Amino acid sequence: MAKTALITGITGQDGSYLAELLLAKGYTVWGMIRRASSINTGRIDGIYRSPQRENTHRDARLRLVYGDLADGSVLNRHVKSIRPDEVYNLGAQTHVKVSFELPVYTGDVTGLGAVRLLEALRECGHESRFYQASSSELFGLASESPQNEQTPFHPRSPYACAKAYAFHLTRNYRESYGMFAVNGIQYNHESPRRGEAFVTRKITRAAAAIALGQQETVSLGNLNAERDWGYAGDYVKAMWLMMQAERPQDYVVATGETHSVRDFCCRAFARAGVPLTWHGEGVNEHGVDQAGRVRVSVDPEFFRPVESECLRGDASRIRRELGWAPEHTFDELVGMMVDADLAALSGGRRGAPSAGKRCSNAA
Ligand SMILES: C[C@H]1O[C@H](OP(=O)(O)OP(=O)(O)OC[C@H]2O[C@@H](n3cnc4c(=O)[nH]c(N)nc43)[C@H](O)[C@@H]2O)[C@@H](O)[C@@H](O)C1=O
Repeated sequence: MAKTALITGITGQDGSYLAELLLAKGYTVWGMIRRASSINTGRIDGIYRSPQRENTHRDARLRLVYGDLADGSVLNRHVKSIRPDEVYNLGAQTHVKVSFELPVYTGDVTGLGAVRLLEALRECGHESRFYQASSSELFGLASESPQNEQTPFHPRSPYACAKAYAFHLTRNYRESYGMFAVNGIQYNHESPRRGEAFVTRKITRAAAAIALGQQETVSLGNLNAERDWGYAGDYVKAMWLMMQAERPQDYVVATGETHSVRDFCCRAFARAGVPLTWHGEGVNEHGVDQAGRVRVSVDPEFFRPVESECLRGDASRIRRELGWAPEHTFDELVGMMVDADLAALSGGRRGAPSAGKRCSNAA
């Protein structure tokens, strides 16, 4: 029998890749979307025809319903009527820096939202499996590197604190009520569908726009921060595998490789055909192109009150037990993001320059 899945956050990067994966596997997919004054289904338009856009292709097995993780009554209603076999809770206020400005809202949606959904499932009584999108941000000021499933949490932001609450409640529902409820502790995962407020997409978009003469420079925050960046399309496969496992378990999902924001810039700009040289230090640091024009500058506005400086995951448990491994390298990830932005900004008229130019450092 074909399975039914419910995805919160289906209009986000991960939601769109996961919906495609589940549809390809024969699932019926229900996606919960929030009501907004403008249409926000851009990432799933290829598989869903919104009522306002009659001419696009529609997969009849993908259905959208309005809902909000802040509203428990609507979650109860959807769970009762859909009776999903699998629930993927990807919805959240996901921006770490924004969470310092919206700590209560972030706690409500990102933390309590998960519990509202778990409660809806418990009350419904239907045996659904539950996936919680946990985050490497839980480790924050990590006591060891790389981090694994045993590494203690030290969350460094309201976002991470809310995710910690959701993590523990997911585990608690598993232990208290015997639910199949699992946490995927996912490290940063990116793609051409990543929102432009996240650093990777901000950089690739800017590199493409600068290469095409549409933008002069880009301002960034902490260039020294290091992240374990993978490809989102690989990470939704890990979500699905976790939900098919014999017993419910929490897993770290990561590449095991870190790069600094500065390194990401170097590779992205080189890929776009604008190799950078670095000058200065701290907020005076800047990257210049071959003609000496400043292309990357540092602006204190983009720093966070505290930072998770270096996060690197050890995904050996999921590799060993579920056979998951990332299928795309860091260079492939940067390449696909820059190429997609070059194509989008040039209306698809421009081929991507070859990768591999080295970045020089003149501090
Ligand atoms: C796993 C985790 O992954 C994501 O959280 P994030 O790591 O905060 O992602 P980001 O792309 O906003 O920042 C990455 C790093 O880059 C630094 N950085 C420098 N300059 C800028 C800058 O200009 N903008 C931004 N956004 N970051 C900057 C920034 O300080 C940080 O150190 C979310 O999906 C989250 O939901 C999640 O769970």
